[in-house]
Amino acid sequence: MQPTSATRRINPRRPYVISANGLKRIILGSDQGTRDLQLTRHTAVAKTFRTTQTATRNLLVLLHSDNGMLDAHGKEVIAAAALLADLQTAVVVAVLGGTGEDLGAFGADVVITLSQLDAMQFRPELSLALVAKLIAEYQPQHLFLADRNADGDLGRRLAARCKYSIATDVVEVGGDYALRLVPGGKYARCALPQIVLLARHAADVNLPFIGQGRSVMTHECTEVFPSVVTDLGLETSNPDSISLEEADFIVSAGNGMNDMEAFNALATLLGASVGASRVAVDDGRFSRDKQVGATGKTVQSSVYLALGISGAVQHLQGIKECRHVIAVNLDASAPIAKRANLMVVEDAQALMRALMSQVQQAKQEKMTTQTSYA
Ligand SMILES: Cc1cc2nc3c(=O)[nH]c(=O)nc-3n(C[C@H](O)[C@H](O)[C@H](O)COP(=O)(O)OP(=O)(O)OC[C@H]3O[C@@H](n4cnc5c(N)ncnc54)[C@H](O)[C@@H]3O)c2cc1C
Repeated sequence: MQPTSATRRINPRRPYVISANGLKRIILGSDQGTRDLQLTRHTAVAKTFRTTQTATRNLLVLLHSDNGMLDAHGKEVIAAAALLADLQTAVVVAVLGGTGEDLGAFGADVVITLSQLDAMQFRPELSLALVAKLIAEYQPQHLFLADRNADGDLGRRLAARCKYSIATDVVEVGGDYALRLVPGGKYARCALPQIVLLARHAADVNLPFIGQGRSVMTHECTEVFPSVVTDLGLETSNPDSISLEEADFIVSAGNGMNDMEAFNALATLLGASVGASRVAVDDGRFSRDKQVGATGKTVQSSVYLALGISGAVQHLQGIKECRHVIAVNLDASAPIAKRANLMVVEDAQALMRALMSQVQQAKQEKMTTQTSYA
């Protein structure tokens, strides 16, 4: 006979339904709903459109993409606009530089690509001219931008050029107000201005609905503008001189990486910043400021190359906002495999040597091609 226990146990696969706001709801005592084990149905229920009505008003979101991608901050700005929009309002998102991502998932109803512009070039007059065309076409009630770098610059220029009202460092928006962070760590409430520059985390991207995500024709501008500024191009900074939180490419070492010479050479060759797991820091191979994770830095790089890192929960907390995680580990079942976009089951030392040789070869070929064109 099976031993019995007085301890009540919860069936983790008990039926549930997905509520309108996208949350999983368990109905106690009911056998109606979905079970995780029903493999064809255990994935989240498809979200419905925020609205299918014809739009009579528009909110315009302006964002620069980076290598064809939008970061978490940009997606939060779209979500903030979508949360404010009513059933007759469309969320129009113009991406300067363009993106291949599905922005409907973040609440965009219309997606416009401004391919002439990207964050790599500083062309303020062209940006203002193209945005002016969009404003004339869509007559938006409000414009939303991320309060950082090129987006923040564009928002401020627009406010000055068009004499629009503007709020910066906005941490919260409602139907008719914006809450701004002001010096002294205080919040100031103001009427929702024409231009809203949002700080990070102003909205949650996990919306209970989706936008229609329709792509419309790319807008081009053939006008030539008098050059009031000279773009001297991008300056490559030494990866060691920037903080890990700002680094776009990080090569990170864990307990399974033991060839420091090859590791440093690889980071230099790739122009990447250096990160490390806590074990690699604790054993003295890296300084404490290189530690990534819950008790170290939270990073947001486009690429995070993890060499010999198991992917403990504390480490994963520090890399949850990275765009592409590439993990190299001898153990295919290491926890980092669940987070990695690409898992390479290989000895970290062997992979570093092979990667360096490939990169050197590619650089050599590029130089040869450039010389032959010169
Ligand atoms: C309160 C608290 C806070 C913490 N904060 C952090 C934190 O901020 N950051 C952090 O990183 N950790 C943190 N930790 C520690 C964390 O729990 C793990 O112990 C740590 O992240 C493990 O580091 P690791 O993956 O480098 O080492 P290990 O767990 O030893 O894993 C090494 C990995 O390398 C692989 N490997 C071995 N040899 C090779 C090889 N030749 N080639 C390729 N792969 C190989 C192994 O398969 C293994 O997966 C914290 C722990 C606690 C309790």
